[in-house]
Amino acid sequence: MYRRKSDTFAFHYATLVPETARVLILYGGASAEKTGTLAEVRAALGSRSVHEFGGIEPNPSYETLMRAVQLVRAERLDFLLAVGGGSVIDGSKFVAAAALYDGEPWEIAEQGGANIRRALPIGTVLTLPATGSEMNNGAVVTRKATQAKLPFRNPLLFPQFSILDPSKTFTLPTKQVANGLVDAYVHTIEQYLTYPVQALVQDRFAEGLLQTLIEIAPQAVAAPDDYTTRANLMWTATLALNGLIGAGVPQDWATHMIGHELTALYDIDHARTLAIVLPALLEVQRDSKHAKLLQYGARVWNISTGSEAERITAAIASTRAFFEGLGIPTRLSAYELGQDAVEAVLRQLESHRMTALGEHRDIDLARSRRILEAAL
Ligand SMILES: NC(=O)c1ccc[n+]([C@@H]2O[C@H](COP(=O)([O-])OP(=O)(O)OC[C@H]3O[C@@H](n4cnc5c(N)ncnc54)[C@H](O)[C@@H]3O)[C@@H](O)[C@H]2O)c1
Repeated sequence: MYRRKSDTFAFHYATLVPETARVLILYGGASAEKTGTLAEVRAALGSRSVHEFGGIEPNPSYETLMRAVQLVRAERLDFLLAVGGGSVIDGSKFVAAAALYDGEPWEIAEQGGANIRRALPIGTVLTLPATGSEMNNGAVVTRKATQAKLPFRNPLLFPQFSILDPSKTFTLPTKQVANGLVDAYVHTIEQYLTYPVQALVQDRFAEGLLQTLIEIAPQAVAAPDDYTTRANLMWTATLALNGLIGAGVPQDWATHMIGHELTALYDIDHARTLAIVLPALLEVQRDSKHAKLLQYGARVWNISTGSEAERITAAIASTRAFFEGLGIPTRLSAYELGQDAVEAVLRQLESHRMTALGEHRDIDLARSRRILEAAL
């Protein structure tokens, strides 16, 4: 795993993409070109027929992705190679399904991916450790016209392969590294911090991922070219959302659903919305998450003194302090958002039928209101 970059990667590309493939390379902004990653990918694809589609924005939009769908259809392309972070990989998953979909492709997002019958194969070259999209079958797309950010998933959307080269992360701005740490942390929490079901291994794996993120965070942010730290970050982020820790256990995901509305309405980075919502959600849900909050406090933060209520309060405070210590604010007010934003998010949640969220489906609009108001 910690082997340094070598021509092993070129060898992988050459064998993983079929010789006869008609390939579309999808990427985001200028960084993939500037860092030389695109040049490497082009070289590795050799004499294959290759087209390119750049400009996939953070929080990829339906409007942009439909232009890629047109290109795929017009040129009869049959293999998608995503080069980038979660946005490019998610966007490529949408294109993979939309290109072969009979009907209006936005229905894919509206129906959460249940209506996907066919999809083009995807490979990925990951440049940003955060989302786990490189090893899962989910994606999130935004329709700018209606400010709707919706998730979808389908087994046909698992990448065929993903190249994880930690040195590709050396060029990331500090802010994106901090975002990645928080994103992976909250993915783990969504699948762990619910209620006990005697899933001993999933719990220990999840606690190991959380402890690793806490341990490596300072160095991951301070030392961009520390290969070992970036390798650990990349692997942790992948394992946080590849199905391993979530197998057979209750899952929450309310923080994500509320966070998606904040991104769609106010263009706040995905991970930053999670840092706003999670501490407030844990406070509002502290009774139903009581046992797991105590376990989380004890095992992840070594909190062992005080009453149960005090230990839970300390566990939530430690979580908030971890995010704030990474330079990521945990309150809506840090983005100059107030009660108007609470009302706007609630309206969007209602229109997207997000009215029974959480592991107990007990986060209705009234409870989402309490969470958002606790995050002001
Ligand atoms: N599919 C999933 O399971 C899943 C899970 C969580 C989040 N998401 C979604 O993923 C998206 C966020 O993805 P992300 O956090 O990976 O960020 P991102 O892909 O949006 O990228 C953020 C920024 O970093 C830049 N960048 C990427 N790699 C770089 C590099 N090596 N050097 C310099 N700059 C680089 C990009 O150009 C972009 O401007 C959101 O839409 C979110 O909802 C998906």
